[in-house]
Amino acid sequence: MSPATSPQTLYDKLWTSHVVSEDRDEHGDTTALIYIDRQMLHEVSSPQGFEGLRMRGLPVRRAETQLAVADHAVPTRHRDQPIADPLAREQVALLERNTTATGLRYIPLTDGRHGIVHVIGPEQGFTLPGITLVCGDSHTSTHGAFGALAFGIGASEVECVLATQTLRQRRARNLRVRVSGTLPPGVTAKDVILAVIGRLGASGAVGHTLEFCGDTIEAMTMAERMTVCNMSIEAGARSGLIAPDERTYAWLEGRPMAPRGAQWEQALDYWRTLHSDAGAVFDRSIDLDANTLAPQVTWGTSPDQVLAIDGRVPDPATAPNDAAARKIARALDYMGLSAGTPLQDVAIDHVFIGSCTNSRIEDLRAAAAQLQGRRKAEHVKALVVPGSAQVARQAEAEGLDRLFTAAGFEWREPACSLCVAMNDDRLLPGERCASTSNRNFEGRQGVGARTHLVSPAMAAESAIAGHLADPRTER
Ligand SMILES: CC(C)[C@H](C(=O)O)[C@@H](O)C(=O)O
Ligand code: SF4
Repeated sequence: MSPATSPQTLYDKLWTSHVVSEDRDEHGDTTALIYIDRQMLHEVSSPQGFEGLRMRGLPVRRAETQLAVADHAVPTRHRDQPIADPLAREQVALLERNTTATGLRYIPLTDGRHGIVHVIGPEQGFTLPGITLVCGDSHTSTHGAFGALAFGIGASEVECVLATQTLRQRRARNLRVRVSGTLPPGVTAKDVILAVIGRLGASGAVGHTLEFCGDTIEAMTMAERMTVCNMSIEAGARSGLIAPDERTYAWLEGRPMAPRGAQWEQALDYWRTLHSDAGAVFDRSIDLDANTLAPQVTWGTSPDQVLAIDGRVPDPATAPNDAAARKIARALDYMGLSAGTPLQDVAIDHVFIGSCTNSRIEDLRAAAAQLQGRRKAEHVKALVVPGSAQVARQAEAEGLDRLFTAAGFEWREPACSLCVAMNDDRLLPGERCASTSNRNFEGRQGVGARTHLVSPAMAAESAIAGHLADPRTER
């Protein structure tokens, strides 16, 4: 069979169409120079790339393929004033200087298109099916929800893309994640991906690209698909993919940076070929039943330490081996939890609704719907941080900001915020947070802070209850 006629996976198609030159190493692995269509840049991982260019005296090869925005260090309050923290102020100023000096597009903090890099890329139609898209940021996998081959790269690779529009990459293996059935009420895309990570393990998908498929995925909105692909990296995969479909095209049509007119039609013809062929061979495959899925919550310090909300804190004594027992014991120690405690009895101090995982308008609507006019528990501090200015203005037009503030939540301006302790929003040692973000590592939300990853619905329900709570609970 010629390569053109053998069935291919979506990943194979995206890879093959971007190979500039390819080599096979002594282990039989394929390494290639691949063409990078687009790059996004933020203030934390781009300075080294720009500095490298300067040192070598190299120009940016195709400035029009780059898009920069500051999000990690940016405060979520007082945005009409200069940034108070000198380090953050300089990080943002440096990105401004670097993009001005090289003629790159930069979205300022005061711009109506500002937001978290992985929220605004799709929103602006910068993210498109069939392209390769990189960013010096691990959650670049988010953009795979549109059928783009999107992955995070290292700081030194940022320079390589700026200068050459190419990267050396090892070809990944194909792992299919098929999700079938109807998600029960109160169970969301976040629960699907947390359950998948629980199944695969935090490094279970290393060296693979995940392709999510099945009727549950097909029925998902683009926001839900982004939530799923966003966390592929937490199973060790650098990319997650979902084949584009009519919903994808409808979502993208008319976005500022998406193609128009004849070019749109041409693009559609190509995009419709972007799916795994019948008979395409996957190296591995797992199946998940959506019908029986319960809302998920992490109990430990790795996203794969996850259980259904009606479960109990695991006991190291029941671990399959010593190494696993030590891992559980260490996580429980950091998290301040005792084995056997029902997860729903775990009291929380904070709730965070935001991050590139769950800060789109659909996420805010889901959290608001769960509140149903109720108020957060007195001792809980709750924060809602929209993923972009567009999401914020849309939510305000729908009255969601007032609904949240009436429930005792703080309504902030878009940025990474409490997802990562790189800005003003952070927790104190020992404080516990139900968070819609994607990482529960030690210190992620502040030194000694404890993070439980949850869906927006569970975050809202937990804010009301004052402890981790099941969003399906009858009220
Ligand atoms: C700061 C940045 C490079 C980092 C990443 O790579 O993802 C951050 O966004 C994160 O979520 O941990
Ligand atoms: S919101 Fe969180 S996960 Fe997303 S890019 Fe920012 S820090 Fe990383």
